[in-house]
Amino acid sequence: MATYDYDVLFLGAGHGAFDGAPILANAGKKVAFVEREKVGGTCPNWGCNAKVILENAVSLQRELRASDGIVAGSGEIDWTKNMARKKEIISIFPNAIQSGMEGLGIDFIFGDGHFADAHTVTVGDRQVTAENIVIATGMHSHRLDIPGAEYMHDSKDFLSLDEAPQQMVIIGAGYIGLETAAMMNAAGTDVTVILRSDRALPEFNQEYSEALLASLTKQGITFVKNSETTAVEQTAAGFAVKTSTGIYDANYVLDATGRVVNAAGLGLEKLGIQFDDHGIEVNEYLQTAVSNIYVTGDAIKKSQPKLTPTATFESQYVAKMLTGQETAAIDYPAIATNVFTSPRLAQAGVTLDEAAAHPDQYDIVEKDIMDDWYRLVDYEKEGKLSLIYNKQHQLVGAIEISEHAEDIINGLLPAIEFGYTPAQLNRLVTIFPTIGYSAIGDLL
Ligand SMILES: Cc1cc2nc3c(=O)[nH]c(=O)nc-3n(C[C@H](O)[C@H](O)[C@H](O)COP(=O)(O)OP(=O)(O)OC[C@H]3O[C@@H](n4cnc5c(N)ncnc54)[C@H](O)[C@@H]3O)c2cc1C
Ligand SMILES: NC(=O)c1ccc[n+]([C@@H]2O[C@H](COP(=O)([O-])OP(=O)(O)OC[C@H]3O[C@@H](n4cnc5c(N)ncnc54)[C@H](O)[C@@H]3O)[C@@H](O)[C@H]2O)c1
Repeated sequence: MATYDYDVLFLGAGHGAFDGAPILANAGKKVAFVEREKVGGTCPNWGCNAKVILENAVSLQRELRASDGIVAGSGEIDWTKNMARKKEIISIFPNAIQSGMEGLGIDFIFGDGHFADAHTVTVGDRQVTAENIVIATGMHSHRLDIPGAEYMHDSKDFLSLDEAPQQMVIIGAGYIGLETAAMMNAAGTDVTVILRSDRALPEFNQEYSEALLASLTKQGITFVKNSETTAVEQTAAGFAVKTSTGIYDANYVLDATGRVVNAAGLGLEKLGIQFDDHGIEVNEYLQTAVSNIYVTGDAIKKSQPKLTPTATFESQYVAKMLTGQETAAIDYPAIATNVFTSPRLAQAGVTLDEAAAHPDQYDIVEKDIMDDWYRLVDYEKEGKLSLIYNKQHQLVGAIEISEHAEDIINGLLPAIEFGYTPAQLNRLVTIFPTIGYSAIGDLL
């Protein structure tokens, strides 16, 4: 029987890898990560954690300003201090993750990895062999191929930006485009967002995404729809972003046109593993066409949202498969997702569009959340919630726009995932008065 250096080798050390690795190590497997950049990957270093620290100042500002002078002050954000705080908080992650893993006996090999064969990864001048290899290489920012592309920044650059620019143009109105627009508008930057089509956030129901754009517009952000960006030119004052609908000036231009999977250059072609910019193809066991090579996290070609908790779920699933604790095909639960703007837009389970398309299977209940007394306590001024029930009157999906949408959707998630009946919901005696009470109360 062949002997290998490791039982399981992860390519990448993000959530798609390090959340499952302890299960393997605790089961006695010899495990290693190959990482070419920072331990922890995108989420702690250049994604969720980094972003949400910066965004916290926006939430504070919103509450202060919504209080109509009860809490005095202008709520001005010092972006430079905000960024310094972010850097300080996230700086601990790579070492903390690495030492936690090493404490379990897991090795780190630093460098760019690619396949030599189905059991061998080349890292620099080293060949590392493993019985099973998990590709957890994540994604990188898509960059527009237009003249002046070198003047644009991506989300990784932005999340280290020390000074708030006076004028910012953002190309793309997905999660990153809108979250950045909301943050910089709150920090005093004049923000213009260029949309290629007439809609933002296609994963969400359009009435809700339009409500978000309307709210952000009221706050001062300019949205330019149906506009193709053609070039960026340097000017005396900064940059001119040329589009099919006009020229927009900026001191900082963010390319937020999506993300591309890190698959090219891994040597997958010679192994017969299919991939494109959206991901690497896997079966329902997250196995590629080569049975000992798996994929987890953002690198998978999938319909589920590419989020950290999804990567964690997949990483732990593969680890359980490789230790014999799991043998069934992956069964994804309801996945909650939230756009961290002010207001938030969040959803989980069956979508509103899916429910509307299948009235024989679902009922939609619209809620005016401003009917809820606690929302007034919290200085909420606008918001909307749609609940989706199956014909057995079990909750199967929800979408909300409000300042607390992420907490409401998180609160509803157990009911959505486990299909609680009204009788079961009636047994939930939550803490009053809280937003959690409002979440469950909304169902009854
Ligand atoms: C700006 C931003 C904000 C986000 N906000 C949120 C949020 O609020 N909530 C949320 O749930 N999700 C958020 N996400 C998404 C989340 O970050 C990803 O879903 C998550 O990081 C995926 O984990 P992963 O392990 O699959 O990939 P990654 O975290 O990207 O890790 C992949 C790792 O592989 C390494 N690697 C790649 N190729 C190689 C190679 N050939 N050899 C060696 N190493 C390699 C990379 O260096 C990287 O460290 C955000 C993403 C971005 C960009
Ligand atoms: N809050 C969160 O959970 C969160 C935050 C950030 C990122 N993420 C994850 O990262 C992924 C990537 O985020 P993203 O914002 O980069 O991608 P995205 O797919 O959400 O948005 C990209 C946007 O760019 C637009 N676009 C593409 N080409 C364009 C062009 N030529 N001109 C103008 N617009 C163009 C697309 O239409 C789309 O609206 C998300 O899908 C999500 O999985 C999650």
